[in-house]
This record gives sequence, C-alpha cells and structure tokens, in this order.
Amino acid sequence: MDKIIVRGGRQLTGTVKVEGAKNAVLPVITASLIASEGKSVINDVPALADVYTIKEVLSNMNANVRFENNTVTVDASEPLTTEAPMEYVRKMRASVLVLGPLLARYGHAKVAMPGGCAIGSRPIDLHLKGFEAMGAKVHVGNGFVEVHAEGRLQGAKIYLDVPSVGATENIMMAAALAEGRTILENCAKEPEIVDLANFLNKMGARVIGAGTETIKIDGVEKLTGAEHTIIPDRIEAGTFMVAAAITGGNVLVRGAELEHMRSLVSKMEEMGVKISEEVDGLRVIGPKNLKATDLKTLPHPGFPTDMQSQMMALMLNAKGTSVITETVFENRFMHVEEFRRMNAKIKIEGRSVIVEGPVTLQGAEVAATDLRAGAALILAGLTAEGYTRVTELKHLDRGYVDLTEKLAQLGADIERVNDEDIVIVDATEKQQTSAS
Ligand SMILES: CC(=O)N[C@H]1[C@@H](OP(=O)(O)OP(=O)(O)OC[C@H]2O[C@@H](n3ccc(=O)[nH]c3=O)[C@H](O)[C@@H]2O)O[C@H](CO)[C@@H](O)[C@@H]1O
Ligand SMILES: C=C(OP(=O)(O)O)C(=O)O
Repeated sequence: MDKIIVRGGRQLTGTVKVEGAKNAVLPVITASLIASEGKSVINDVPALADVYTIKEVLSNMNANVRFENNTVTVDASEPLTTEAPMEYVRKMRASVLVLGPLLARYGHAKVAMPGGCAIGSRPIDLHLKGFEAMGAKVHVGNGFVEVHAEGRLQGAKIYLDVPSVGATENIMMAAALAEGRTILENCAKEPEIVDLANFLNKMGARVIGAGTETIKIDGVEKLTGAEHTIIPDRIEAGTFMVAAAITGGNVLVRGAELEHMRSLVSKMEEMGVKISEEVDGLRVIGPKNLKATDLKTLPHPGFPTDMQSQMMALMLNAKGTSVITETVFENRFMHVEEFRRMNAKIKIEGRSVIVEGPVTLQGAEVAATDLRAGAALILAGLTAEGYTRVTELKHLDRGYVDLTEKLAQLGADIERVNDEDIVIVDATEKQQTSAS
C-alpha cells in the first residue's frame, strides 16, 4: 500500500501548473458518446484514475477511446451497447453521466445504481425526474437503474429542487437530441457546466444560458464529434493556493482562473493571504499570521464544498475561532477525526464545525477518507511537527495528478512510498517512539 509522508516546516516557493479539471473532463468524455458521426478530440485531459475509469466504461460500450499525451480521442460512431459495467460505476459515481447521452441517442440506458459514499448519500433522483419529464420511463431495481424512451425524448420544462451539478449535466446531454425545447430551471452554474455546454455546442447542439440558473436546449437530430480543450481545475488550483498560504510561501499557480474562484480568493484574502492576478495565473503569498474566518459551502458561485477540508487545514493555522458550515453534503466532515489525531482542536455541531487556532499540529498516521480529505491532511502535514503519513491514497489518485511531485518541486519535504519501503524515522520521532 502506498503512503505519502510529509514533514512540515518548509515554505513553498516557485511555480506550479494546474491540470485540466476532473469535474469538466468526465462529463465531456461521456458527452462524446452522443456523436453518431466523427471523432471527438479532447485536450488538456489530466492523467487521473477517474479518467482511466471513464475510458474503460466507454471502451466496454464499444466506443473507440485512446488516451495519449493528455489528449483523449473518442470515436463513438459504431453501434454502442447501452449498459455500463457495474464494476466501474462502483469505482466512480460520475459513471452515471452515461445515462443522458445513451438515452438521447438510443432511447435506452442501464447502469448500476451508484452507492452512497464517504461524503453523503448522493442520490440521483433529480437526474431521473428530468428524464421522466422528457418522456422516459425509469425502472430502479436489483441494484440497477434503467431508462427507456419510445422514440425521441420530448423537450420539457424542468425545475431542479436543488442545483445539482450531475443532474444539470445529464439532463442537458439528454435534451441535446430531444424533440423541441427543454428549459432547465434552478440548474447548477459551475464553470464545468459551461465547459460541457461549450463542447455540446461545438458538436452541433443548441444550448444557451449555461452558467446562469436557466438553461435552454433546443434539440437537434444528431451530434458530430468535435475538438475541445478542458478548463483548468479550480479545485487543484485552490489546493496549491492553500499550500502556499499555509506555509507562508510565495507561489504562482499557473492556469488558475480568477473568474472561477472568486469565493475562495475572497475568503483567503479575509484570512490575510495576498493574491494577485498575473498574465498566466494567480500569485499567492502567505502572511506571517493568518486570521480566523467563517465560511459556508454553497453551489457555485458560493464557496465550493470541494475546497472545504483544505480550508479547514488553513484555519487550524489561523489565529482565533473559525466556523465552517457544510450545506452541500450531509457527511463531509470525516477529515475532522483525522485532524484531531494531529492535535487539532475542532468541535462538530450539526452541519458546522468550530475550529480553534492556531494549534501546533503534530505529525501522525492519518487516513484520506475521501479525495479532498486526503489533500487537506497533506496540507496540514506541511505545517505539522515531525512526519505525517497519509494512507488510503486511492481517493487522492482519483483527483490529483502527481500531487507529491508537484509539492516537492515547490520545496515541500514530501515523498510517496510503498509501505514496505518505510524505514526513515527522524530524531523527534525516535524520541516520541521511545517515550511511548
Ligand atoms: C464529478 C463531479 O462533477 N463531482 C462534483 C459534483 O458532484 P455531483 O454532481 O454528484 O453533486 P451534486 O451537485 O449533484 O450534489 C449536490 C447536492 O444535491 C443532492 N442531490 C444531487 C442529485 C440528485 O439527484 N439528488 C440530490 O438530492 C446531493 O445529495 C448533494 O447534497 O458536484 C459536487 C457539488 O459541487 C462536487 O462536490 C463534486 O466534486
Ligand atoms: C467529491 C468529489 O468528486 P466526485 O463527485 O467525483 O466524488 C470531489 O472532486 O471532491
């Protein structure tokens, strides 16, 4: 089993480049299934475990998919099967995004029902309600969800109870080939939604309003493969911004888009971090003393839940009491217990946590309970005394490319090792070990 070992105390400096966004590339790759003609060429694709998983999903459905040098090409012009293999849906919830494309093109799709996960129950009822409103029949049973439509889907007016990112994407893709106009209200406004709409439009779809709370889609008869470059990953960028801030460092995060990250930038500035826009990214300079603040996660343009745990690591180093309220996922505080192993003073009260800082964090063995929890524990390790060992890296590999190497290049004392190779113990740790 791999572990990441980090020793705190180094200031990070230099430049780091952001990859293409995981949450944009997954829907864009699934959207390429709609094209009954031509090849799609998708650039700036990060080499993430999730991308390899979605590639396998598509290949198993008879699409011809290649992934080389950060470019994915998809040729879906041969007839496809309309069932996604269960093993992949288990690995990655975003596999449910094949439902909309397959339903649009073939009037049928079947996938394993995605389970709950560490951060909450994550139902897909809103995706299914949207399909039903367009005339599809939905059957859920024996661990599968199956959707059917007789003839073309029909454009419809659909109001989402909550602005779900996945439901907005799935419905937008299904509506691309529906007969007539679909109006999707209270939809998600994330930059990744805009990226998907741009790709669909390049394929010949007619989607307007992406990025606002109402999206209108006029269905067309067919879509053709297109070329597209994925937007930068705002969550990876944010993770490096926190790494710079937490170590009092000075880092240029190349590719970070201010427009996609206003809520994060403004919170970090409230904490005393200096952030300035440069031609090719954002420069982040950490202050000597960080100030406490409060934040509430919300759908975009509110504060992103995917940056909540990393900000908690920053707050542990800030002077005063900070409060985080998580409103998007009901169980996204699994990292709190792990931070406590590192001497953090955090209380959970319902959907809020109260963080007292600054504390002297102590290195410990901690588990990455989910993707962003893993990143947050590494960030905390950058300021902790002694060694922090982060385990359960499978989550982290879903969302970060070469995180260890990139942080090491910025000056962090960090390495990824296989369990059996671990022999190093520093002086502090030897003392702790012999004292215990
Ligand atoms: C691959 C991808 O893009 N993942 C992102 C996407 O996940 P994902 O698309 O799964 O997240 P959603 O926006 O759908 O979920 C937001 C909230 O809506 C609820 N909900 C969602 C669908 C539904 O049918 N019914 C329902 O009740 C969820 O339980 C959750 O409480 O957006 C999340 C919220 O920004 C991010 O944390 C994830 O990183
Ligand atoms: C929760 C996340 O992703 P996913 O929806 O792929 O689980 C995330 O990126 O933080």
